[in-house]
Amino acid sequence: MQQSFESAEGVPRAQLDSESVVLGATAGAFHGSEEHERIRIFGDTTDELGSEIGSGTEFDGSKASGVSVVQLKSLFEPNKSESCHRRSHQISLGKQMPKERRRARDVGQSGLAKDRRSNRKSSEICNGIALMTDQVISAGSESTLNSKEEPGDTRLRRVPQVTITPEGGGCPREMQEEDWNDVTGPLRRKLSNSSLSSTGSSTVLEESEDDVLSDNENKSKGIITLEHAEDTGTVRPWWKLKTFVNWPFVPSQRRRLSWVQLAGHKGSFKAGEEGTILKKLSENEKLCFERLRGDALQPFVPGYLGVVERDGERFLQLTDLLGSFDGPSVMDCKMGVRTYLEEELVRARERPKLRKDMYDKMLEVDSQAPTPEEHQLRAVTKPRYMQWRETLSSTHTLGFRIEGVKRPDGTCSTDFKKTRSKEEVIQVFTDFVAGNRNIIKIYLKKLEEIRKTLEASEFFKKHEVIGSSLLFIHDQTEKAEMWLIDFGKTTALPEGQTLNHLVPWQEGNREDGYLWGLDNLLQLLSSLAKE
Ligand SMILES: Nc1ncnc2c1ncn2[C@@H]1O[C@H](COP(=O)(O)OP(=O)(O)OP(=O)(O)O)[C@@H](O)[C@H]1O
Ligand SMILES: O=P(O)(O)O[C@@H]1[C@H](O)[C@H](O)[C@@H](OP(=O)(O)O)[C@H](OP(=O)(O)O)[C@H]1O
Repeated sequence: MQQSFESAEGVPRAQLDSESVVLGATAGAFHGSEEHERIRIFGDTTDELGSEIGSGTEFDGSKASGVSVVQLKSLFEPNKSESCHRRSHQISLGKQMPKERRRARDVGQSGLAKDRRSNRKSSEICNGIALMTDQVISAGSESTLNSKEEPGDTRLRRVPQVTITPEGGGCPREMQEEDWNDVTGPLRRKLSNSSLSSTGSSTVLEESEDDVLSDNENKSKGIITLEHAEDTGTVRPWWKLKTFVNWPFVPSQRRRLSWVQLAGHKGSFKAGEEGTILKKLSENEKLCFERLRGDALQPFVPGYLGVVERDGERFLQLTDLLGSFDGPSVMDCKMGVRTYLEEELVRARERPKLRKDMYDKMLEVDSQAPTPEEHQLRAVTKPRYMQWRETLSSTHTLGFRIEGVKRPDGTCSTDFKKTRSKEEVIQVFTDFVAGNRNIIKIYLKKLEEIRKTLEASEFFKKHEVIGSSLLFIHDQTEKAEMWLIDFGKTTALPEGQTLNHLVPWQEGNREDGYLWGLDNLLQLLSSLAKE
């Protein structure tokens, strides 16, 4: 059946048939998914399609097919506009401002978080979010997100059984001698691909409002090569997997061309001046590095040399921790019992966003993991995904998880999503050091030093440390180092508040379980050292 609407602002009418997903637009133009590639969910208009539906985000309508479209359609059908008006939470799909800008905004807003925070626990939120479509449909309900949850309703809580999968992935290759053959003029060559894990290549169709990187960025895991900051000036998209280097050919510098990024987002790094790397600027991380100056922890974090601008973008210049190693083995362990900020939960509660890419990543690991509702929507929210990841891995049980490992032969593994038990983690460590107990002992000593330093650190006391990693690096000469990296989500507490990093997290206390995880790691390493 064809219907047409005219917006409150009187902008052009659009024909809609019964299959159209009518979401409206701030500008007032209504789009059907059949005819329009972009579907916009609008926010502050008050026309017949429902006020306060979303926040001006949009998503690719041509790709939002199947049940999720039908579901959404039912939410926004004109005759259901009542429910739209009365619903208490917003739904949107799509990209808003780039991640860093949002993070900067978040930092600015963090003081407000407390005011906006409700008493609900995060588990309730994430479970509830899975039901948001139902909840939105339930007209007139100012329901809490988990209003439909029955006690013991496993459909919402289901976390897949943990099984060990063989290590997958692996870096495609490390820089080889032959890589130099086609160098012309100033060294310029196509370098190796990064090793994307299966999840790493997820398509970002629907991105969260709060944590989406720009464009098609996704995870970069494995050996990558960095575009040198003094490149010819040709601007290449950040998200391009293959990067180029322009570096004078000096054999001793070779290792710098092949650099390993075991976690994080693709395109975050560039080669810097000798011995440094450039990491895409995050105001929050910059603040952390500034605050870390002179702190007890400073010797354990990468040197921070300020902000530099390249090709119109700003970067943090950091020491390359791999720089002094030859063919290093590297491991990234993400610390803490939680990998999302309380602030993110608050936002997810206020404005749940659907992430198709995260649903896809979930499916890759376990097709049974999404709830029936999530299967219907073909999307999950970010907190739901993050919590699922935490429970599946050792984040919840041990307070840290292994994100990736690079071995001396150049191969990498980032397939540790289901590495959960102590035994499994021990096995990964044993493989990582190739059974070398001397290296374990050095790591153990370093970790003990770090433990002491953390206790003395003012910075540590005053920050919620989320998503930060310990980077383990050693080589065959038995040189081993350990560093704290990634402060992109490390957030200052309100004046006067401190954390002890050991007590269990409850929403509102902002505890991160960092020290608890570190103690588990210590225990694990000391048992390995004794073996
Ligand atoms: N200073 C450094 N020296 C050497 N390697 C580094 C350094 N900083 C980061 N890395 C490498 O890059 C990877 C990703 O780093 P980091 O966690 O800072 O990136 P990110 O994009 O902020 O990650 P996320 O998206 O998880 O927040 C690390 O696992 C490590 O392999
Ligand atoms: O490791 P996975 O399974 O690929 O999942 C990612 C991981 O949890 C990152 O820590 C997170 O970035 P942040 O920590 O920066 O939030 C990212 O969110 P994103 O896709 O919204 O960037 C997730 O996709």
